[in-house]
Amino acid sequence: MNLQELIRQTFTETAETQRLAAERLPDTVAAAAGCLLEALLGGHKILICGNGGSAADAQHFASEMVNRFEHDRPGLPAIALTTDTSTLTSIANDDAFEQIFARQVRVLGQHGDVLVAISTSGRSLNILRAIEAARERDLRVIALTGRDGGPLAGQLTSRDVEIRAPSERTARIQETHLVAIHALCDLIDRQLLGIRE
Ligand SMILES: O=C(CO)[C@@H](O)[C@H](O)[C@H](O)[C@H](O)COP(=O)(O)O
Ligand SMILES: [Zn+2]
Repeated sequence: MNLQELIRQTFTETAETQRLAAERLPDTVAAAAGCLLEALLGGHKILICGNGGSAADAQHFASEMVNRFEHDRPGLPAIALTTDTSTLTSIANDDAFEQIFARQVRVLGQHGDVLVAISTSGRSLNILRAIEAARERDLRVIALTGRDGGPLAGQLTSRDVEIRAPSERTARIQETHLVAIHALCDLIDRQLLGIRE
């Protein structure tokens, strides 16, 4: 396959994944927005975690909450658990890498908060441990997953929401997660600012 054809295929595959997501995900994304709004309006906060590209997504989402998405509005409390290298390295060094998010959830998480857990495979141990910690602290979980949801999907209860990207490929799943995050930001802005159109 020539270079141009390979690139065309990447764009086409992305478009097809997004088309499937548009068909399958509106209900769960709306449920996740409702869960986030309920927490935020109740004075609670959002904790977000993920590895690699999903760590970048966690930070991207937190910045759009704390600062802004498309409209000026009061900042919303959200913390990406991926950013404090002193905390992350000391937990990994003194305890275990799989505890890097769980410990932060146990310390920072309070009843009523929401954990947004992002994993394309649903298999990353530090994400699975973070969800266990969320359970202990009585946080609801919004999981952004892909493939078959992995063991992560089995950890969720009826109070949680899973947004599962309809793809087997990490890159396509991550792209879908970013669209879902932007849809959540849009829904939150509209609800808080009373935007109807
Ligand atoms: O961004 C990418 C691939 O697109 C990678 O950095 C990827 O995020 C990393 O391999 C992660 O460790 C994968 O973790 P997960 O999504 O399976 O939980
Ligand atoms: Zn964005």
